[in-house]
Amino acid sequence: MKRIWRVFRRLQPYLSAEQRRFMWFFIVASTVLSILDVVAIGLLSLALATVVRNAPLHVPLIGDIQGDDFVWVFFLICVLIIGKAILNVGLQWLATRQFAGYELRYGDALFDAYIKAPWIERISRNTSELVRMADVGISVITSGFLLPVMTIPSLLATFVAVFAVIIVAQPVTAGIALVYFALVGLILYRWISSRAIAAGRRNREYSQYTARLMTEMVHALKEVTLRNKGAEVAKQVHARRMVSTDARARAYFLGAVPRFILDGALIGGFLIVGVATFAIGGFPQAVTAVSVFAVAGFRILPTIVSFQGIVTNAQANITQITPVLHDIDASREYVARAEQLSNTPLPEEPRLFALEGVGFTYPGAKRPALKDISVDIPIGSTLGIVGPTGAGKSTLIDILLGLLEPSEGRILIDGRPLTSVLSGWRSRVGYVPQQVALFNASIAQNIALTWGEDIDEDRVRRALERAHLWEIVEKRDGGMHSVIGEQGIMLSGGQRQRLGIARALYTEPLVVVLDEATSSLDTKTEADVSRSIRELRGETTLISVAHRLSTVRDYDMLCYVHDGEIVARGSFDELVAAVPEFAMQASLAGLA
Ligand SMILES: Nc1ncnc2c1ncn2[C@@H]1O[C@H](COP(=O)(O)OP(=O)(O)OP(=O)(O)O)[C@@H](O)[C@H]1O
Repeated sequence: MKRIWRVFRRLQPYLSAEQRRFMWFFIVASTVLSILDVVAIGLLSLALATVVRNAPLHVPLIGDIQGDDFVWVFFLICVLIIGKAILNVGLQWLATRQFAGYELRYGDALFDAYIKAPWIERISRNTSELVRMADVGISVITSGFLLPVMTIPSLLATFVAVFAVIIVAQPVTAGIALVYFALVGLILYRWISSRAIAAGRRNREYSQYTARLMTEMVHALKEVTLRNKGAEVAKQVHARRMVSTDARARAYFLGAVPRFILDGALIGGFLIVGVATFAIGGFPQAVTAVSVFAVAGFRILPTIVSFQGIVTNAQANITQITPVLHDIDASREYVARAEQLSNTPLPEEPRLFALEGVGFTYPGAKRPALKDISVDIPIGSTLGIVGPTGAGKSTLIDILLGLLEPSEGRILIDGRPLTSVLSGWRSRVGYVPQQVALFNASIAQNIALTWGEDIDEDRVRRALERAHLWEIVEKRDGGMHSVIGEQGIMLSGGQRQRLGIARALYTEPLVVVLDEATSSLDTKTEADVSRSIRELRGETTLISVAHRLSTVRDYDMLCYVHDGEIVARGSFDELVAAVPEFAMQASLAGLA
């Protein structure tokens, strides 16, 4: 309970003032309704016992009620019970509405945290976990913790009120019932709750592993199918699912058991109370005590079951809440940082993009991926980045795109630090990756990178023409509005790549960064695309990472990166002369 209270308090600053007010209103209102309920049940038990004994009804604090007035007592009891039920429905409706708003707000914040997080943070997170976190993570806080925990006071009030009623009506019965139910509750907690909490945690942990594994497997499905590794994949998934399904079954079983144990315990309670009160006061006393105990027991049992269920679930959910809160905190920081960045616009017509002594080390890496990189890139020029695998080319590209922040050195645009104009810079950079990520929408939507209707058709057409794709698109049913399937499955590899180039050109960028973008194209298409890219020279800056050296043959400058450093720079021929490895590659490509 202490942990639940600590987390409950920790969550308070994450609620708006209105939600906090509502929460306390809910706690007080549900507690009052529970007390009303117990008063009604108490009256009912007294009335029933009195009817059985054919005596006047003695109501503590009010006095004796005779024969005909019984009807009014029963009427009052009915009004109380029905009224309480109606008010409870209203209260639950209000609570779920309030917390749906909460879920929406923080679900958006969590997704925002992912979108606006620094790149280094994003690449260190698992995609399936992130999706789960933004989608269901927040509901763990509301429906998995806050909402149920908010009902604990009303359950306790029911408990206390029931005993208060019995103490007034039947002190001996109250004493026996208190000791008896306390013992049953303790046994339940020691034997069942702790095991159920552990099973709940295990289930969550392993279903998360399973989701992650399945996503990774689906991404590598082609290779998995070709190598006939389907059975092995299924085995891995099965092993993890076995743990989670076993834990789920255990948690379900342990959650269902208390009700039956308590049902049995109630009958045991009848016997104990009946025998004890018969010994003290004879048959009439035993009848009254058993009927009071029965009514109280039927009210207390669901309370104990609910209490136990809430405590078990809330405890099991606590482990998931901490990372969600961490992400909510991070989202605030990222959003604040993103807002700061957007203030300063880019210079009107920037002329020089310069890296000065830039170094970068990935978190946790022993060696820097980039060291002391200094290079001047005049806007409108072409720069090729070449070098062996693992040299640091993609890292350098991410630095140039403004996605990674250098660990050392600085990046300047016409003397202004890149960080001060970052959002302006990002909006003017087109990027074409080796594998273009396409989504299941129309060609135009993929190019405009929109999931809605915000498309400038003229620009889409121009971009398609420049990427040498317009003729093909024009012939398709629906033209630029034809849908291309999941990951662009209805297009060839080369067409997908050219669609990526068209996407980069759509924003009429200042700089186009191509990360081995033409490597999957056939020679003729590559020549066409390279020609269209070359046509951009002068109007836009081209920065290309290229294994296919023909792409950068006539670029203004090439940088040869090796082990995180620029070891040589100059024209293609100068690099051939300076770097034997490069000369060999050029010769193999028939370019030296
Ligand atoms: N997310 C990461 N975390 C830690 N280290 C990384 C990460 N990404 C890359 N590295 C390391 O940084 C170095 C440079 O990698 P990078 O991907 O920039 O090389 P590259 O020249 O683009 O290689 P390739 O031509 O094979 O794509 C490598 O040693 C790599 O292992």
